[in-house]
Amino acid sequence: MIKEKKGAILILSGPSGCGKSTLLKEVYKDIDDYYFSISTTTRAPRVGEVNGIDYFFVTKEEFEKDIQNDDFLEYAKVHDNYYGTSLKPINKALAEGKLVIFDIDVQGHEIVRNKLDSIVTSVFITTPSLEVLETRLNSRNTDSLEIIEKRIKNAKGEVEYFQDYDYLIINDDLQTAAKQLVCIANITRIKSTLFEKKNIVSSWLN
Ligand SMILES: Nc1nc2c(ncn2[C@@H]2O[C@H](COP(=O)(O)OP(=O)(O)O)[C@@H](O)[C@H]2O)c(=O)[nH]1
Ligand SMILES: Nc1ncnc2c1ncn2[C@@H]1O[C@H](COP(=O)(O)OP(=O)(O)O)[C@@H](O)[C@H]1O
Repeated sequence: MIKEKKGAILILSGPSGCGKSTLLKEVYKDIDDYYFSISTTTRAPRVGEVNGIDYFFVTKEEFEKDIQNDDFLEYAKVHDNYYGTSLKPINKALAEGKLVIFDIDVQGHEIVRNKLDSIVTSVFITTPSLEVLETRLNSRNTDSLEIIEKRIKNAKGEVEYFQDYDYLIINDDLQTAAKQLVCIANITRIKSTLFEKKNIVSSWLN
């Protein structure tokens, strides 16, 4: 039998409040054999967030020690806090042939793209307008006005990078956006075995 599962990476980026977490929750049931990369961050947990599920919440000193130890595949400062992806669990999931899903910012995308280009597929997610983004951040009710303002201020700078991504989803109607994300995840999977399949078919010609 041809092996249909090979480790691959799917990166989601987009301004805070565009709906990345909501979309992911919506599509997990439709994605086979995935591993969601849990990031490490120095930002404070929100009400309801659980250490080790939403993020690994650490102090700035702990994060900087991990940087010194070369523990991160990538890390960046986003909205004044550190966020990073630990390398070990990613390597394990890739070796197990999983689809590894990242929710990381545009800086992290650039780093992972440069390091692992051949197995990366990326999708930029945004809202139809900045006004919609602002409404979503306010209605999420998880952050102070000051924190929301910072996220809105940074949104345009993040959207500037949308051309660097393989796909673009405008998360207007949630179900439409979710269907598109499932399609992209499936294509990422199929693409990951293309090299091996080409070798099999090429051997016909030997
Ligand atoms: N570079 C990088 N960015 C991350 C990582 N984890 C989360 N982010 C990004 O950090 C930003 C802020 O995330 P968060 O504090 O959860 O706020 P939210 O986007 O408003 O829900 C988002 O753009 C995430 O995509 C990571 O490990 N590395
Ligand atoms: N398509 C959508 N239509 C309306 N509201 C949405 C949609 N997608 C997400 N939201 C809402 O927008 C807010 C921000 O979504 P969230 O998933 O936390 O964004 P992100 O993870 O990108 O920061 C949440 O309150 C969420 O319920």
